[in-house]
Amino acid sequence: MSTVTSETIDVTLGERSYPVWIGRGLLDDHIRWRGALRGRHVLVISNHTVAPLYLERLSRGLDGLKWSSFLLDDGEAHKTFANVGLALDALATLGATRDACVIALGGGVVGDLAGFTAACWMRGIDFIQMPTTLLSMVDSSVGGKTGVNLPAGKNLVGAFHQPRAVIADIGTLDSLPEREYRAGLAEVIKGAAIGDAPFFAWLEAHADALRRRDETTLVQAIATKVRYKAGVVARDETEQGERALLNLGHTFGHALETAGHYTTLLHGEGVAVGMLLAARLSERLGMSTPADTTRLEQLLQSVNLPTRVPSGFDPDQLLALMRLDKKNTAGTLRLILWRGIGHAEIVSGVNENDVLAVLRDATK
Ligand SMILES: NC(=O)c1ccc[n+]([C@@H]2O[C@H](COP(=O)([O-])OP(=O)(O)OC[C@H]3O[C@@H](n4cnc5c(N)ncnc54)[C@H](O)[C@@H]3O)[C@@H](O)[C@H]2O)c1
Ligand SMILES: O=C(O)C(=O)C[C@@H](O)[C@H](O)[C@H](O)COP(=O)(O)O
Ligand SMILES: [Zn+2]
Repeated sequence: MSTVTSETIDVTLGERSYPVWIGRGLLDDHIRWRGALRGRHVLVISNHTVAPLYLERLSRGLDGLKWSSFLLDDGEAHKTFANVGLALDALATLGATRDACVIALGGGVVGDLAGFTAACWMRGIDFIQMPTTLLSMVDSSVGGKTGVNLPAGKNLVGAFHQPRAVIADIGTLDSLPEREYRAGLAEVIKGAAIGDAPFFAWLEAHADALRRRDETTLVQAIATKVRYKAGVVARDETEQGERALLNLGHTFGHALETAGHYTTLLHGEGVAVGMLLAARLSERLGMSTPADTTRLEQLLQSVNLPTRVPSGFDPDQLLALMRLDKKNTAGTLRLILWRGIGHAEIVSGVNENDVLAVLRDATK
């Protein structure tokens, strides 16, 4: 096997195309990412965990610019509309003009909120993603879905707003806690489960190297997932069709995250459990086989991801939350179901009784 430890992937969207750079030390490669800055104002949005680790290194690249930072408290519970308001105030205080840029330094929470802030300020300014979690490198920094949660559910407010560049410095993963690292692997496995059976088999073969964070294997996994997502986004930027497949496991997962008040399951963990619930529902509807579900379960378990709904969840409450999912239309559930490894499918009009039966079984 070759030992490639850096990759560049283009997200091809006409005038709004952008590169995703993956490699070690990119945070310090100021010449590279300064090229994506157009004006003189920069607001760095980060949080109180990540900023002490990486903001100083980043700020060395902002010499000569007028910049400030806005730091969130840590956690999904802070991905709120109120914090977008405060971030917008920080842009106003900075005196940011239309050519200003927001830099998101952190995981998906920071990236989603920073991107939405950039989408709102003066009806849309540039932003750059500097993801520092595995999950944000393989998923949230790419594709331009930005937004925040409401008490009623996840990501209910947002905008499609593409970044100008994604700088994924894998060196930042050295400080990422183990549980967060594993949560990121869930979104890698998701991509393979949806649309890339050979990648799924590769992940099965490399689960041990991924658990050990072997760098060459990790870069290959990140790049393969990003390339896959970039392709889907290029074909269907605003989720009119195919892009909804990237939501495999998310209708269940988001409901679990919300019902658990963001303290029980991390996003990636919700996706892991949610994919298995979607697989079981698919089996129930005669779309997939128990053998495929078992393969998915074993791969998730091999990288130490949860595969069961934790105790204390109420199936009726979960179903109620699922009714507010953005994919639903005409008052009926629209879910991403599964035909087996590498084949997800959008299914409209899913019968609530079938969903409830799967939820009841999983919460017994
Ligand atoms: N926009 C999208 O397409 C998309 C895709 C997937 C997920 N998401 C969203 O992303 C969010 C989840 O992202 P996440 O898993 O990155 O969670 P996160 O942003 O909460 O980060 C996870 C934890 O790791 C910490 N952290 C981040 N980088 C670190 C580092 N290098 N070293 C040490 N600690 C670090 C954070 O402070 C946090 O405690 C959810 O809100 C989810 O809805 C969005
Ligand atoms: O990029 C997408 O499209 C996705 O669905 C990626 C998901 O992993 C991600 O969690 C996304 O934020 C979910 O979006 P939502 O539309 O269900 O809010
Ligand atoms: Zn996700």
